[in-house]
Amino acid sequence: MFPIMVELQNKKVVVVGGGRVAYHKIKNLLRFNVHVHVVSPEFHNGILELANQKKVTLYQKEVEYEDYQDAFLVITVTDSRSVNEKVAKTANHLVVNAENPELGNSIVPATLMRGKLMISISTGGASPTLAKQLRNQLADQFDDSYESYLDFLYEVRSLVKSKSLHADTRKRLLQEVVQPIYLESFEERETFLRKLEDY
Ligand SMILES: C[C@@]1(CC(=O)O)C2=NC(=C\c3[nH]c(c(CCC(=O)O)c3CC(=O)O)Cc3[nH]c(c(CC(=O)O)c3CCC(=O)O)/C=C3\N/C(=C\2)[C@@H](CCC(=O)O)[C@]3(C)CC(=O)O)/[C@H]1CCC(=O)O
Ligand SMILES: NC(=O)c1ccc[n+]([C@@H]2O[C@H](COP(=O)([O-])OP(=O)(O)OC[C@H]3O[C@@H](n4cnc5c(N)ncnc54)[C@H](O)[C@@H]3O)[C@@H](O)[C@H]2O)c1
Repeated sequence: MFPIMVELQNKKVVVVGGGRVAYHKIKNLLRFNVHVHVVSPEFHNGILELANQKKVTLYQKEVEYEDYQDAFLVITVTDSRSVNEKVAKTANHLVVNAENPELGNSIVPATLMRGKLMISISTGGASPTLAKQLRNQLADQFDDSYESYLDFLYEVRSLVKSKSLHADTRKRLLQEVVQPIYLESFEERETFLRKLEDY
């Protein structure tokens, strides 16, 4: 599978099934400000609560092709293997089959977010538990300080791109800012930004 980060805002995302696992997948999608359409005869209480908060739209029914034919992403997570398989086989774009990854074309990795830094881990469905364990191990190494550090890196990159610098200078500056000192020290970041303004 080819790894890629996909923007889902303003895309139609449909979750088929409204149980415990659907609730977990929906909460993950909501972290990325995605509005989710959920199709299911019954809903987990957490999903009903999200609907009250207008974060998801519910369709209380058994799924039909029309519910997901124009969806950019479908996650099929019912407790019926045949329903999941039918949805996975007929979906037109991205589809996650939460029961059998081989029948979908996408999987949801375990993800660590530190602002603009995102580390996603997949085991290709071999062990979601290992993916989760590795993510939790990395959480200590990549602590909260990465959030402001990534904002700094973004600012540096934007400034460097806005100036007409020689390719070598540009490369040298972009390499310098990934030295550990800039992760550790706000003062060094400020000094670097001031220096950059003189270029
Ligand atoms: C990473 C994570 C992301 C997320 O969901 O956010 C994720 N599953 C997570 C947890 C988890 N899932 C399961 C358990 C119980 C232990 C176990 O069974 O191992 C635990 C552990 C727990 O909950 O602690 C059960 C399970 N999962 C799948 C099947 C079907 C099958 O085996 O094929 C079954 C058996 C169902 C059954 O038999 O009842 C399938 C998939 N699960 C995936 C993702 C995709 C592959 C990811 C990869 O390996 O690359 C894939 C293929 C499809 C998809 O859903 O995208 C999230 C943890 C991260 C987090 O917490 O952040
Ligand atoms: N990928 C993962 O991370 C993961 C983890 C655990 C389990 N699973 C799999 O996820 C599936 C669901 O597990 P669960 O614990 O949420 O089950 P659940 O029983 O809590 O929920 C199943 C939901 O499917 C709905 N449903 C049934 N028939 C439907 C239909 N025709 N159309 C639309 N919705 C329908 C039900 O109303 C219910 O809301 C299981 O197949 C399980 O093997 C996946």
